Amino acid sequence: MNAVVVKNIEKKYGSLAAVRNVSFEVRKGEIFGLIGPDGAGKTSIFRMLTTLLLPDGGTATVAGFDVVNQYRQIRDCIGYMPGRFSLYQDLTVEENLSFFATVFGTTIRENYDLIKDIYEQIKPFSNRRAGKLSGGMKQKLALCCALIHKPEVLFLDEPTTGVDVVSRKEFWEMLGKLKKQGITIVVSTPYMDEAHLCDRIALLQKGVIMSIDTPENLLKSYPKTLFAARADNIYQLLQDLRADAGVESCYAFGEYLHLTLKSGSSDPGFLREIAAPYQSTGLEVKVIVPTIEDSFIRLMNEPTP
Ligand SMILES: Nc1ncnc2c1ncn2[C@@H]1O[C@H](COP(=O)(O)OP(=O)(O)OP(=O)(O)O)[C@@H](O)[C@H]1O
Repeated sequence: MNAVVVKNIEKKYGSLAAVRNVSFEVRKGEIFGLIGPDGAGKTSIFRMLTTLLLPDGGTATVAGFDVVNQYRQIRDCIGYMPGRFSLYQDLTVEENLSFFATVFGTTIRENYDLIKDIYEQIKPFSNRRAGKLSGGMKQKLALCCALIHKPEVLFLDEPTTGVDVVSRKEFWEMLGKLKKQGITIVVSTPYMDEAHLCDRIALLQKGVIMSIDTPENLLKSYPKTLFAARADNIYQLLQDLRADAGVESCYAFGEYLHLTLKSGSSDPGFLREIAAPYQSTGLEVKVIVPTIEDSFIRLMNEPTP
Protein backbone atom coordinates (compact mmCIF):
# COMPACT_ATOMS: atom_id res chain seq x y z
CA MET A 1 0.00 0.00 0.00
CA ASN A 2 1.30 3.45 -0.90
CA ALA A 3 1.61 5.97 1.94
CA VAL A 4 -0.15 8.70 -0.02
CA VAL A 5 -2.46 8.33 -3.02
CA VAL A 6 -3.82 11.48 -4.66
CA LYS A 7 -6.26 11.21 -7.55
CA ASN A 8 -7.39 14.19 -9.61
CA ILE A 9 -7.51 16.48 -6.62
CA GLU A 10 -8.80 20.05 -7.12
CA LYS A 11 -8.90 23.20 -5.01
CA LYS A 12 -10.49 26.50 -5.96
CA TYR A 13 -10.49 29.82 -4.13
CA GLY A 14 -13.37 31.71 -5.77
CA SER A 15 -12.49 31.79 -9.43
CA LEU A 16 -8.82 30.87 -8.85
CA ALA A 17 -8.02 27.22 -9.55
CA ALA A 18 -5.10 26.78 -7.11
CA VAL A 19 -4.78 22.97 -7.56
CA ARG A 20 -5.84 21.47 -10.88
CA ASN A 21 -6.41 17.78 -11.41
CA VAL A 22 -3.35 16.76 -9.42
CA SER A 23 -2.53 13.04 -9.07
CA PHE A 24 0.50 11.37 -7.51
CA GLU A 25 1.47 8.52 -5.23
CA VAL A 26 4.07 8.42 -2.50
CA ARG A 27 5.60 5.04 -1.68
CA LYS A 28 6.20 3.95 1.88
CA GLY A 29 9.56 5.11 3.21
CA GLU A 30 10.14 7.50 0.33
CA ILE A 31 11.21 11.16 0.42
CA PHE A 32 8.85 12.76 -2.07
CA GLY A 33 9.33 16.41 -3.03
CA LEU A 34 6.76 18.88 -4.27
CA ILE A 35 8.90 21.41 -6.08
CA GLY A 36 7.52 24.70 -7.30
CA PRO A 37 7.69 28.47 -6.94
CA ASP A 38 5.54 30.58 -4.60
CA GLY A 39 1.88 30.25 -5.43
CA ALA A 40 2.28 26.92 -7.28
CA GLY A 41 -0.22 25.25 -4.92
CA LYS A 42 2.11 23.36 -2.58
CA THR A 43 0.52 24.58 0.66
CA SER A 44 -3.00 23.90 -0.64
CA ILE A 45 -2.03 20.29 -1.44
CA PHE A 46 -0.44 19.89 2.01
CA ARG A 47 -3.49 21.33 3.74
CA MET A 48 -5.78 18.93 1.90
CA LEU A 49 -3.59 15.93 2.72
CA THR A 50 -3.33 16.92 6.38
CA THR A 51 -7.16 17.25 6.47
CA LEU A 52 -7.15 20.99 7.20
CA LEU A 53 -8.79 21.92 3.89
CA LEU A 54 -11.50 20.09 1.95
CA PRO A 55 -10.78 19.28 -1.70
CA ASP A 56 -13.27 20.57 -4.26
CA GLY A 57 -12.80 17.48 -6.38
CA GLY A 58 -10.89 14.21 -6.58
CA THR A 59 -9.85 11.88 -3.78
CA ALA A 60 -6.83 11.32 -1.59
CA THR A 61 -5.74 8.81 1.02
CA VAL A 62 -2.94 9.04 3.57
CA ALA A 63 -1.78 5.81 5.26
CA GLY A 64 -4.80 4.17 3.63
CA PHE A 65 -7.33 6.61 5.16
CA ASP A 66 -9.55 8.91 3.16
CA VAL A 67 -8.81 12.62 3.74
CA VAL A 68 -12.50 13.52 3.95
CA ASN A 69 -14.22 10.60 5.69
CA GLN A 70 -11.38 9.35 7.87
CA TYR A 71 -9.68 12.57 8.84
CA ARG A 72 -9.42 11.62 12.53
CA GLN A 73 -7.36 8.51 11.78
CA ILE A 74 -5.11 10.58 9.51
CA ARG A 75 -4.51 13.22 12.16
CA ASP A 76 -3.29 10.53 14.55
CA CYS A 77 -0.71 9.07 12.20
CA ILE A 78 0.80 12.10 10.47
CA GLY A 79 3.19 14.82 11.47
CA TYR A 80 2.82 18.25 9.89
CA MET A 81 5.30 21.08 9.87
CA PRO A 82 3.51 24.01 8.26
CA GLY A 83 5.46 26.65 6.39
CA ARG A 84 4.79 29.48 8.75
CA PHE A 85 3.33 29.29 12.25
CA SER A 86 3.71 26.02 14.10
CA LEU A 87 5.39 26.87 17.40
CA TYR A 88 4.08 28.77 20.39
CA GLN A 89 6.48 31.69 20.48
CA ASP A 90 5.93 32.42 24.19
CA LEU A 91 6.53 28.85 25.31
CA THR A 92 10.05 27.57 25.87
CA VAL A 93 11.64 24.90 23.71
CA GLU A 94 10.79 22.19 26.23
CA GLU A 95 7.27 23.50 26.85
CA ASN A 96 6.53 23.46 23.11
CA LEU A 97 7.67 19.88 22.82
CA SER A 98 5.74 18.76 25.93
CA PHE A 99 2.65 20.50 24.61
CA PHE A 100 2.75 18.67 21.27
CA ALA A 101 3.48 15.36 23.03
CA THR A 102 0.49 15.84 25.35
CA VAL A 103 -1.86 16.75 22.48
CA PHE A 104 -1.00 13.42 20.88
CA GLY A 105 -1.34 11.50 24.14
CA THR A 106 2.34 10.69 24.45
CA THR A 107 5.41 11.92 26.32
CA ILE A 108 8.78 13.24 25.25
CA ARG A 109 10.39 10.17 26.83
CA GLU A 110 8.28 7.64 24.92
CA ASN A 111 9.59 8.53 21.48
CA TYR A 112 12.80 10.26 22.48
CA ASP A 113 14.89 7.93 20.31
CA LEU A 114 13.29 9.31 17.18
CA ILE A 115 14.05 12.96 17.93
CA LYS A 116 17.27 12.45 19.94
CA ASP A 117 19.73 13.51 17.21
CA ILE A 118 17.77 16.63 16.43
CA TYR A 119 16.73 17.56 19.95
CA GLU A 120 20.24 17.29 21.37
CA GLN A 121 21.23 20.19 19.12
CA ILE A 122 18.62 22.48 20.68
CA LYS A 123 18.73 21.04 24.19
CA PRO A 124 21.19 23.71 25.46
CA PHE A 125 18.40 26.20 24.75
CA SER A 126 15.58 24.15 26.29
CA ASN A 127 14.55 27.05 28.57
CA ARG A 128 14.61 29.66 25.83
CA ARG A 129 11.31 30.89 24.42
CA ALA A 130 10.70 29.66 20.88
CA GLY A 131 10.27 33.26 19.68
CA LYS A 132 13.88 33.96 20.66
CA LEU A 133 15.44 31.11 18.68
CA SER A 134 17.31 31.50 15.39
CA GLY A 135 15.60 30.35 12.16
CA GLY A 136 17.56 27.09 12.06
CA MET A 137 16.79 26.32 15.72
CA LYS A 138 13.10 27.06 15.26
CA GLN A 139 13.05 24.68 12.33
CA LYS A 140 14.67 21.91 14.38
CA LEU A 141 12.21 22.42 17.22
CA ALA A 142 9.27 22.42 14.78
CA LEU A 143 10.54 19.15 13.32
CA CYS A 144 10.82 17.61 16.82
CA CYS A 145 7.24 18.72 17.56
CA ALA A 146 6.00 17.18 14.30
CA LEU A 147 7.79 13.90 15.14
CA ILE A 148 7.05 13.52 18.82
CA HIS A 149 4.14 11.09 18.31
CA LYS A 150 6.12 8.93 15.85
CA PRO A 151 4.08 9.62 12.72
CA GLU A 152 3.92 7.24 9.78
CA VAL A 153 3.93 10.08 7.28
CA LEU A 154 5.63 13.42 7.81
CA PHE A 155 4.49 16.49 5.83
CA LEU A 156 6.99 19.33 5.72
CA ASP A 157 5.86 22.50 3.97
CA GLU A 158 8.85 24.56 2.86
CA PRO A 159 10.87 23.61 5.96
CA THR A 160 14.04 25.30 4.71
CA THR A 161 12.62 28.60 3.48
CA GLY A 162 14.50 31.47 5.10
CA VAL A 163 17.04 29.16 6.71
CA ASP A 164 20.79 29.55 6.18
CA VAL A 165 22.69 27.20 3.87
CA VAL A 166 24.42 25.24 6.66
CA SER A 167 21.16 24.64 8.52
CA ARG A 168 19.49 23.64 5.26
CA LYS A 169 22.18 21.02 4.68
CA GLU A 170 21.87 19.71 8.25
CA PHE A 171 18.11 19.59 7.90
CA TRP A 172 18.28 17.38 4.82
CA GLU A 173 20.74 15.09 6.59
CA MET A 174 18.17 14.72 9.36
CA LEU A 175 15.49 13.82 6.82
CA GLY A 176 17.79 11.11 5.46
CA LYS A 177 18.06 9.63 8.99
CA LEU A 178 14.29 9.72 9.47
CA LYS A 179 13.81 7.94 6.17
CA LYS A 180 16.12 5.18 7.43
CA GLN A 181 13.76 4.78 10.37
CA GLY A 182 10.94 4.02 7.94
CA ILE A 183 9.13 7.36 8.03
CA THR A 184 7.59 8.49 4.74
CA ILE A 185 8.35 12.14 4.06
CA VAL A 186 6.47 14.52 1.78
CA VAL A 187 8.36 17.79 1.59
CA SER A 188 7.84 20.95 -0.42
CA THR A 189 10.47 23.45 -1.42
CA PRO A 190 10.93 26.36 -3.78
CA TYR A 191 14.68 25.60 -3.88
CA MET A 192 15.40 23.55 -6.98
CA ASP A 193 18.81 22.45 -5.66
CA GLU A 194 17.03 20.53 -2.89
CA ALA A 195 15.20 18.41 -5.46
CA HIS A 196 18.28 16.17 -5.80
CA LEU A 197 17.88 15.14 -2.18
CA CYS A 198 14.45 13.58 -2.78
CA ASP A 199 13.83 10.03 -4.05
CA ARG A 200 11.19 11.34 -6.44
CA ILE A 201 9.86 14.78 -7.20
CA ALA A 202 6.77 16.37 -8.65
CA LEU A 203 7.38 19.66 -10.46
CA LEU A 204 4.43 21.93 -9.81
CA GLN A 205 3.48 25.15 -11.58
CA LYS A 206 0.22 27.12 -11.27
CA GLY A 207 -1.57 24.20 -9.64
CA VAL A 208 -0.56 21.67 -12.30
CA ILE A 209 1.99 18.85 -12.02
CA MET A 210 4.29 19.11 -15.03
CA SER A 211 6.35 16.00 -14.32
CA ILE A 212 6.88 13.28 -11.69
CA ASP A 213 10.07 11.25 -11.66
CA THR A 214 13.36 10.65 -9.91
CA PRO A 215 15.66 13.69 -10.16
CA GLU A 216 18.09 11.57 -12.21
CA ASN A 217 15.46 10.49 -14.75
CA LEU A 218 14.15 14.01 -15.06
CA LEU A 219 17.60 15.27 -15.98
CA LYS A 220 18.19 12.36 -18.36
CA SER A 221 14.99 13.20 -20.20
CA TYR A 222 16.18 16.75 -20.99
CA PRO A 223 15.75 16.58 -24.76
CA LYS A 224 18.36 19.01 -26.09
CA THR A 225 21.98 20.01 -25.61
CA LEU A 226 22.12 22.88 -23.16
CA PHE A 227 24.67 25.66 -23.66
CA ALA A 228 25.93 28.33 -21.31
CA ALA A 229 27.07 31.60 -22.83
CA ARG A 230 28.23 34.95 -21.59
CA ALA A 231 29.78 38.13 -22.94
CA ASP A 232 30.89 41.48 -21.56
CA ASN A 233 27.43 42.89 -22.21
CA ILE A 234 25.35 39.90 -21.16
CA TYR A 235 22.05 41.78 -21.26
CA GLN A 236 22.61 42.72 -24.90
CA LEU A 237 23.61 39.14 -25.69
CA LEU A 238 20.35 37.92 -24.11
CA GLN A 239 18.32 40.30 -26.31
CA ASP A 240 20.24 39.35 -29.44
CA LEU A 241 20.11 35.60 -28.94
CA ARG A 242 16.45 35.65 -28.00
CA ALA A 243 15.68 37.43 -31.26
CA ASP A 244 17.73 34.99 -33.34
CA ALA A 245 15.77 32.50 -35.44
CA GLY A 246 18.22 29.68 -34.64
CA VAL A 247 17.77 29.95 -30.87
CA GLU A 248 15.00 27.93 -29.27
CA SER A 249 15.19 29.21 -25.68
CA CYS A 250 17.48 31.62 -23.88
CA TYR A 251 17.30 32.80 -20.27
CA ALA A 252 19.56 34.31 -17.64
CA PHE A 253 20.98 31.82 -15.15
CA GLY A 254 23.44 33.20 -12.60
CA GLU A 255 26.40 34.73 -14.42
CA TYR A 256 25.50 32.98 -17.68
CA LEU A 257 22.73 32.65 -20.21
CA HIS A 258 21.40 29.15 -20.69
CA LEU A 259 20.17 28.30 -24.15
CA THR A 260 19.08 25.57 -26.53
CA LEU A 261 19.16 25.68 -30.31
CA LYS A 262 16.32 24.82 -32.65
CA SER A 263 18.64 22.64 -34.72
CA GLY A 264 19.41 20.52 -31.66
CA SER A 265 23.11 20.94 -32.48
CA SER A 266 25.50 20.10 -29.66
CA ASP A 267 28.43 21.94 -31.21
CA PRO A 268 29.49 25.09 -29.30
CA GLY A 269 31.09 26.26 -32.59
CA PHE A 270 27.62 26.40 -34.11
CA LEU A 271 26.43 28.63 -31.31
CA ARG A 272 29.51 30.86 -31.73
CA GLU A 273 28.55 31.22 -35.40
CA ILE A 274 25.04 32.26 -34.41
CA ALA A 275 26.42 34.84 -31.96
CA ALA A 276 29.15 36.14 -34.33
CA PRO A 277 27.10 38.82 -36.14
CA TYR A 278 26.20 40.41 -32.81
CA GLN A 279 29.86 41.29 -32.20
CA SER A 280 29.64 40.49 -28.51
CA THR A 281 33.06 41.05 -26.93
CA GLY A 282 34.29 38.54 -24.37
CA LEU A 283 32.02 35.82 -25.74
CA GLU A 284 32.32 32.49 -23.93
CA VAL A 285 30.33 29.43 -24.94
CA LYS A 286 30.23 25.93 -23.48
CA VAL A 287 28.05 22.83 -23.27
CA ILE A 288 26.68 22.19 -19.78
CA VAL A 289 24.72 19.53 -17.90
CA PRO A 290 21.14 20.69 -17.21
CA THR A 291 19.97 21.21 -13.63
CA ILE A 292 16.50 20.56 -12.24
CA GLU A 293 15.86 24.28 -12.63
CA ASP A 294 16.63 24.05 -16.35
CA SER A 295 14.18 21.13 -16.63
CA PHE A 296 11.61 23.14 -14.72
CA ILE A 297 11.99 26.17 -17.00
CA ARG A 298 11.75 23.97 -20.07
CA LEU A 299 8.57 22.23 -18.88
CA MET A 300 7.07 25.56 -17.85
CA ASN A 301 7.48 26.93 -21.36
CA GLU A 302 6.07 23.88 -23.09
CA PRO A 303 2.52 24.35 -24.33
CA THR A 304 0.01 22.59 -22.04
CA PRO A 305 -1.65 19.66 -23.79
N1 LIG B 1 -7.26 31.16 1.35
C1 LIG B 1 -6.99 31.58 0.11
N2 LIG B 1 -7.82 32.43 -0.53
C2 LIG B 1 -7.57 32.85 -1.81
N3 LIG B 1 -6.49 32.47 -2.52
C3 LIG B 1 -5.62 31.62 -1.93
C4 LIG B 1 -5.83 31.15 -0.58
N4 LIG B 1 -4.79 30.32 -0.27
C5 LIG B 1 -4.00 30.29 -1.36
N5 LIG B 1 -4.48 31.07 -2.35
C6 LIG B 1 -3.89 31.25 -3.69
O1 LIG B 1 -3.79 29.96 -4.28
C7 LIG B 1 -2.59 29.81 -5.01
C8 LIG B 1 -1.78 28.66 -4.46
O2 LIG B 1 -1.37 29.00 -3.14
P1 LIG B 1 -0.54 28.00 -2.19
O3 LIG B 1 -0.32 28.71 -0.90
O4 LIG B 1 -1.20 26.69 -2.17
O5 LIG B 1 0.83 27.89 -3.02
P2 LIG B 1 2.32 27.61 -2.53
O6 LIG B 1 2.98 26.89 -3.65
O7 LIG B 1 2.31 26.96 -1.20
O8 LIG B 1 2.94 29.03 -2.42
P3 LIG B 1 3.40 29.86 -1.12
O9 LIG B 1 4.76 29.34 -0.80
O10 LIG B 1 3.40 31.26 -1.62
O11 LIG B 1 2.38 29.60 -0.05
C9 LIG B 1 -1.86 31.16 -4.91
O12 LIG B 1 -2.20 31.90 -6.05
C10 LIG B 1 -2.48 31.78 -3.66
O13 LIG B 1 -2.46 33.19 -3.74
